[in-house]
Amino acid sequence: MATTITNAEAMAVDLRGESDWTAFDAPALVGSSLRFVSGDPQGDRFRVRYYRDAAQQLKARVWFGPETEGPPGHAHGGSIAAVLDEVLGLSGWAAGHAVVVANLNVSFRNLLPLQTVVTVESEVVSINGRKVLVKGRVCSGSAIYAEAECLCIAIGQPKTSVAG
Ligand SMILES: CCCCC/C=C\C/C=C\C/C=C\C/C=C\CCCC(=O)SCCNC(=O)CCNC(=O)[C@H](O)C(C)(C)COP(=O)(O)OP(=O)(O)OC[C@H]1O[C@@H](n2cnc3c(N)ncnc32)[C@H](O)[C@@H]1OP(=O)(O)O
Repeated sequence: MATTITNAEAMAVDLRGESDWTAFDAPALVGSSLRFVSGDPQGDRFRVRYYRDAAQQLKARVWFGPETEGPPGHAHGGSIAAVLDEVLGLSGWAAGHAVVVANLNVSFRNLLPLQTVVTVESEVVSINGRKVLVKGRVCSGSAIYAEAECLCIAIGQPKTSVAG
């Protein structure tokens, strides 16, 4: 009897990072609550792997699966915003600040084709009291799909471990 294989299962998804990136264990730092975006590594929505780059900034490789569809064949803007919300908020945590995202400003630059692996870059650009400003973008090679500015607000003491 033939076995049914879904498109996403059949799809080889390469989430490997660059040679000078190191794997980043998000649940070890913030717990296992981040299921909405990164909780289903074999699913048909997002597949996410986190890294730190050589400058210790948080990076993610993200596959936008068929279940993220918005415009035909392309990712829903809300799915891109959800990824940026998680990655940029987590970037604040990875920098040692226990934050929530207060404001997220996203510019969608180009339609993102489904079943594409992209890089989400993040950079903590300023810290002013409880305000942690993080910038980021969703890109692949020279293609930029979205850019974002994220105001995070510290809600408590940073966790002692900023696990790598
Ligand atoms: C007790 C509940 C704890 C809940 C969380 C607990 C644990 C978290 C654990 C793990 C988290 C794990 C991972 C996190 C990483 C990624 C997760 C994804 C990111 C998210 O998915 S996270 C969910 C979405 N996120 C929210 O659900 C936020 C809802 N919201 C609030 O919880 C409040 O709104 C808060 C705390 C943001 C501020 O409230 P607040 O009362 O503490 O502080 P206040 O309002 O005084 O603001 C202080 C200064 O920030 C300025 N400011 C505030 N908001 C601004 C805005 N929007 N634009 C411009 N400036 C703003 C003010 O203008 C003032 O500035 P100034 O000091 O200069 O006057």
